[in-house]
Amino acid sequence: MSLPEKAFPVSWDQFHRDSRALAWRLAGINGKWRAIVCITRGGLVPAAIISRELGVRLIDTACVASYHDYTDQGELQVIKEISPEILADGGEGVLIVDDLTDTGKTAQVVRAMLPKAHFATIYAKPKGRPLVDTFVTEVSQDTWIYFPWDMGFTYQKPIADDHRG
Ligand SMILES: O=P(O)(O)OC[C@H]1O[C@H](OP(=O)(O)OP(=O)(O)O)[C@H](O)[C@@H]1O
Ligand code: HPA
Ligand SMILES: [Mg+2]
Repeated sequence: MSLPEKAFPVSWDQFHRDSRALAWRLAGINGKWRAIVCITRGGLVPAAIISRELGVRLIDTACVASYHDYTDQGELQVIKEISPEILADGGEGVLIVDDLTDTGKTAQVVRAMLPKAHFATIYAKPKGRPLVDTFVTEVSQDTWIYFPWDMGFTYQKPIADDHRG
């Protein structure tokens, strides 16, 4: 896969606000989530914010990896399974949290583990959207979302530099 055309950079501040916006929506759906399952590693950050907002203290991880080389998605590997206590009744009352859904492959695999759980992400692209129950912002499929934990400060060329004859 080549680099997507459009860039959507997200600051820590924006990510915190968007995670809180997701927490508001989730609080309206269920006042008492039984547990949160976060999909590592990207789900760790929103799960920390959402668990704080919703007062959920039972938190587990589903450890999967798919993008091995920046934007190239390889075979999806499950590195660590969800604990039996959470899997017990198909995940009734359980909230699954990830930072985004892109092709929906990760969501499909984790949903199959917890068919009754509620799947929430901060961002969603059109292909993954049908697999997510609640999200905050949709971006187009040809957009790459740049998360603050992957970024550093770099020099930016003035816009006019690319528009001179
Ligand atoms: O909808 P999909 O096409 O499956 O892509 C979405 C997944 O890809 C990224 O995780 P990644 O596997 O890169 O691992 P990371 O969270 O450890 O960065 C992201 O955090 C989602 O979990
Ligand atoms: O747009 C994205 N940004 C960061 N990580 C990702 N993993 C899949 N899609 C993306
Ligand atoms: Mg991930």
